[in-house]
Amino acid sequence: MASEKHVEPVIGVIGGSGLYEIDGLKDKEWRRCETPWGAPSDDLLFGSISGVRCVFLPRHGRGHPIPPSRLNYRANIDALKRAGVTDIISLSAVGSLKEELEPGRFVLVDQFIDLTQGRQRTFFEEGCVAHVSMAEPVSHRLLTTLGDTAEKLHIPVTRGGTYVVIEGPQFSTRAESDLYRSWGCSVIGMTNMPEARLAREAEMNYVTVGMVTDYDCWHEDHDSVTVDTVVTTMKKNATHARELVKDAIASLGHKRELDQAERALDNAIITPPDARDSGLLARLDAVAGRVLFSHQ
Ligand SMILES: CSC[C@H]1O[C@H](OP(=O)(O)O)[C@H](O)[C@@H]1O
Ligand SMILES: Nc1ncnc2[nH]cnc12
Repeated sequence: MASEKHVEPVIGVIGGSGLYEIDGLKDKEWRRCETPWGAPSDDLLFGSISGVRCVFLPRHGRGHPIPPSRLNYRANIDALKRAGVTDIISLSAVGSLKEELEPGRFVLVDQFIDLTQGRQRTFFEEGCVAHVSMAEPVSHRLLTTLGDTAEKLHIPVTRGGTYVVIEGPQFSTRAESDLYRSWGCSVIGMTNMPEARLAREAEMNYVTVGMVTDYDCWHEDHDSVTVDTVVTTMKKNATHARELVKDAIASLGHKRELDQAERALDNAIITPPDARDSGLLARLDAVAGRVLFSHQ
């Protein structure tokens, strides 16, 4: 939990396609979590690794019943916040938009281009308006730890890269794929927005491990992407992902000072207290309780 100055980290892991559980959790227990925004994708898996508390959520639910456009991103992030999570590691299957990012490589994403449409992308609706900064959407502290851990484990890793988030569920056309390449994007996926936005609004650190499964459809030497390709490579990536997460969590447990993202709401809420909607404020209890209901 965050106190005035220090944080006892709790690591949240969001498992993407092919990752419906993680390894090495002690005292593990699946627990249902209700939120004011509806139900998260699944129960949360609580436990600890090397004494560090952690919470796992399968993004699409166990069995993968929920498509990217229908995920309740707000409920997922709120549930993790309510569970005490301070730092989120987002594990995601991604397509590669660069020759040198081959399937099997892990890309530690540091920027996003959000092309999603019609998803609920904020907790701060009518009645309490907030504008947080998204200039640096990921935690460089988490990125560095994951990069160092991946190198130690001999997992091919690239630090930094832009993830273009498409609405899906269909994969891209070749013209779209070429366009994203011309923008300099590194990888493509369907889920990390609005997830990263909402994590920022909820004052949680966030980082994405983009696990390359395919070359999308631009690469003339590779067949166009199919679910089969993605799932086959994802299964191979999953072993690496489990090792990475287990070791990274062990390194992330020390008590530390608050990061900038954990103060994202300090100067973000523009609606003055007397104009705020009490119903919305009640729903913001977990996400914005630090600034709305206390003086930390
Ligand atoms: C099964 S391929 C497409 C699917 O995989 C990725 O999901 P996630 O980020 O949860 O691993 C991609 O964004 C699509 O949703
Ligand atoms: N090529 C691709 N496009 C979108 N999402 C993906 N997830 C994995 N590969 C993908």
